[in-house]
Amino acid sequence: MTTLTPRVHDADGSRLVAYDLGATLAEWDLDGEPVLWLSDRAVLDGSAPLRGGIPICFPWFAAGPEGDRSPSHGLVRTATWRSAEPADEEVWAWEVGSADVSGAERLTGPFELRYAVGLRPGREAMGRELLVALAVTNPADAPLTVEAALHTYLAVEDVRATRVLGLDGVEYYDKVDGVRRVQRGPLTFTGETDRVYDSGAEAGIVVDDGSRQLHLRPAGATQAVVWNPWAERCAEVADLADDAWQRFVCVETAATAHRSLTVPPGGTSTLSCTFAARPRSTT
Ligand SMILES: O=P(O)(O)OC[C@H]1O[C@@H](O)[C@H](O)[C@@H](O)[C@@H]1O
Repeated sequence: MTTLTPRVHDADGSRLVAYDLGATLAEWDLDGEPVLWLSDRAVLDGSAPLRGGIPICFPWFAAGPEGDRSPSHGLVRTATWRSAEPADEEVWAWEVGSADVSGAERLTGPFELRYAVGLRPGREAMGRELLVALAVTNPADAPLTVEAALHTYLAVEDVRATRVLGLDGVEYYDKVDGVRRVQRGPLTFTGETDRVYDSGAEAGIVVDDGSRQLHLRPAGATQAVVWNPWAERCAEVADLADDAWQRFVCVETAATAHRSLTVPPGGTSTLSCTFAARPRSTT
């Protein structure tokens, strides 16, 4: 059995840990406190995607637009990405292409991905801001339509006391009961939550757990997905401890289903998100 080798970056109060498997940023701690959440049962031998951090879903989300694709969340989450030269404020960058992933071209057509993780000075933020960006290039002469998501696990003190702001008035598809609804006011958590909001949320999303506010600024997305499995589903997932659902919420920068990403021939589309932790008093 192999053990994945972590990449570690420690500077200015930020500690980042990443793996080449899926180009997954697994941890971001700020002054010793986790901002991204990583399961203490995460599988670190390459046999499964990492449960936590920011796994990348591509070229489909969940079981895909028709519900018939596997593995869940696409082919690159378990591919080993190549390390690439970081630019500017980037700490790490990786690349992977359809030619590296068996079966990908037949399903979607050719693609080239570049993913980068960076840190930059935060404005009103505590410590640095984190920036992640997935660039999807279409090398072919026909449009490329794909699903993509930055499946972000955020650490919260208790999901039952957590509010997600910034989605008020946005229509969403509730995957738990298959009904479309409109969000009214802040999103709170009282049971299994699995929602695909039809907004790229460019104005920003705030995740407030009562003791800290995380500010997310997505760009290039068409949707935001919010997921928490709650107790019963959590107990069914091997790489989640039974009570793990209390300590994270996934808020994902996404483009799926009828709001998939279409990249023009020869073009590049980028899905990105900036994360900042702020003291509660500043907002
Ligand atoms: O277990 P996985 O493949 O990582 O997926 C976890 C969850 O990911 C979310 O993004 C989906 O909306 C959920 O439906 C899914 O259960």
